[in-house]
Order: sequence, then C-alpha cells, then structure tokens
Amino acid sequence: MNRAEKAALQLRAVDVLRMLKETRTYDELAETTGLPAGDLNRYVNGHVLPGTERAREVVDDLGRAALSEELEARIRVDDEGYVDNSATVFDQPFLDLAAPVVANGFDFDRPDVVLTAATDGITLAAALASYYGVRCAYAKKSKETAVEEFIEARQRLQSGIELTYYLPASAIDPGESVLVVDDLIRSGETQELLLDIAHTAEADVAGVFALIAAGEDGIRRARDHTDAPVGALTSV
Ligand SMILES: O=P(O)(O)OC[C@H]1O[C@H](OP(=O)(O)OP(=O)(O)O)[C@H](O)[C@@H]1O
Ligand SMILES: Nc1ncnc2[nH]cnc12
Repeated sequence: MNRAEKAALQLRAVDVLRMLKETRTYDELAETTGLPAGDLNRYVNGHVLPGTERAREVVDDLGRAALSEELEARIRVDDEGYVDNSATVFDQPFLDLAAPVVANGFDFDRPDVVLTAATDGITLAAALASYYGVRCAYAKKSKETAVEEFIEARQRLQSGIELTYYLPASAIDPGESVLVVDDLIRSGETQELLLDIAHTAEADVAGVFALIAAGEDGIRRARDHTDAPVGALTSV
C-alpha cells in the first residue's frame, strides 16, 4: 500500500466508526469494536487516525456487519413482500461508505465498468464506480436519444410482458471486465439481462452484486449465468 492508499483506508475506517457512533455511546462502540473508548473518541473527532492494521479490521470485519445492520434498519417490506428501498438508494453518502466494504468483502476483481439497470441501481453503481475509479454505465428500458448503436437484451417475464434493456454500444468495449450491480435482486431477470448485455459486448464478468436479495431465486439464477462471485449484503 502506498501512502495515499493507507490514508484512504484510515479515513474509511473513521467513516465506519462515525456511522456506528450515530446510534451508540462510546462505551457501546468500545464493546462493538473491541477498541478502547478513549481511542474511539479521538478517531471519531478526527484528532487521531487509526493505524493501518486497525483501520483494515474496522473496514473489513466490522464494516460489513455494521453495514448489513444499517441497511436492514433502512429497509421497509410491505404486506405483499415488496421492498421500499428509498432510504438506501437516495442516500449517496451511505452508499459511498458501503462501496469499499462491498469491494473488499466479495472477492470481485477490479472491473473496468460497473453496470446496472436504471433506475434504482444507479446510485449504488456510481458509488462503486467512484471507489474503483472506473466508469459507471446503466441500461435503460428506453433508447437514449441521439445514440446510434445500442446493445439490447430482451426477455419475456413470468408475467408474459416483454422487457427490453438498452445500453449505448460504446459503454463497454470487448475484453473489458464488468461488475453487474443492483439495489435489489428478486427473480434475477434484470441481472440476467445485464449479464446478457455484458456477453453481447464480449466483456468478462467480474461479479454480480445486490444490496438486498429478496429470496434466493435471483442469486441462484445469477449463479447459473456466471462463474464469477455473486452476492448480496443482506436478504429479506
Ligand atoms: O430480480 P428482479 O426480479 O429482476 O428485480 C430486481 C429489479 O427490480 C427493481 O427495478 P424495477 O424494474 O422496479 O425498476 P426501477 O429501478 O426503475 O424501480 C430493482 O431496482 C431491480 O433492478
Ligand atoms: N421493490 C421491490 N420489492 C420486491 N421485489 C421487487 N421486484 C422489483 N421491484 C421490487
């Protein structure tokens, strides 16, 4: 790790600790983290940065558990099992915090492009693309004006309705690596369409990630379509 990467890791750890501190006293935070309350106070207030080893433990171990917990607290599921995810997908700072935890916790190779489907996956894809320092692309259910060439993926849904996603052909080059992400995966139909698009673009798949898996069907379906790692931060 060079100096800048160390500093970025240390600052990420402080972000995770600040997030945890929002709902805890310092004594409770000490219990959660196993770190002394006095040190935590200095980290959270920005007087001292955690050492790199400690920072890594906070981001890798605590970060994932804390983020799943925070995510679960934001999800609302209605009587029919539909998920209201607005408190997550509208919160870009939260997603920015989630990105390094996801990138480090799921064995994805660093992609060239993070690909999602409009609309709700876009803020997550932007957070991950920004973390990796790579492009973000989203397929849409309609053709963007002034774009001449598209990659299309079409599927007949269980309902019988045909769904087509369009991505400007210039968004992914052959041989590039694509990380497919979305806020939610349920049937896996959307992810399958995105994997289809990656395939048509002659891209490699770095992985498939969703913040929330509603049931197991979608994850299973995505695994049937790629050998790359497939995962979700939490499930309902
Ligand atoms: O696994 P699946 O059954 O395909 O469902 C998951 C998809 O459904 C939601 O999008 P939706 O189609 O509602 O569009 P939106 O993002 O514009 O709300 C969600 O954002 C995923 O893209
Ligand atoms: N918000 C949502 N909750 C559950 N399943 C979905 N499929 C598409 N959108 C969904």
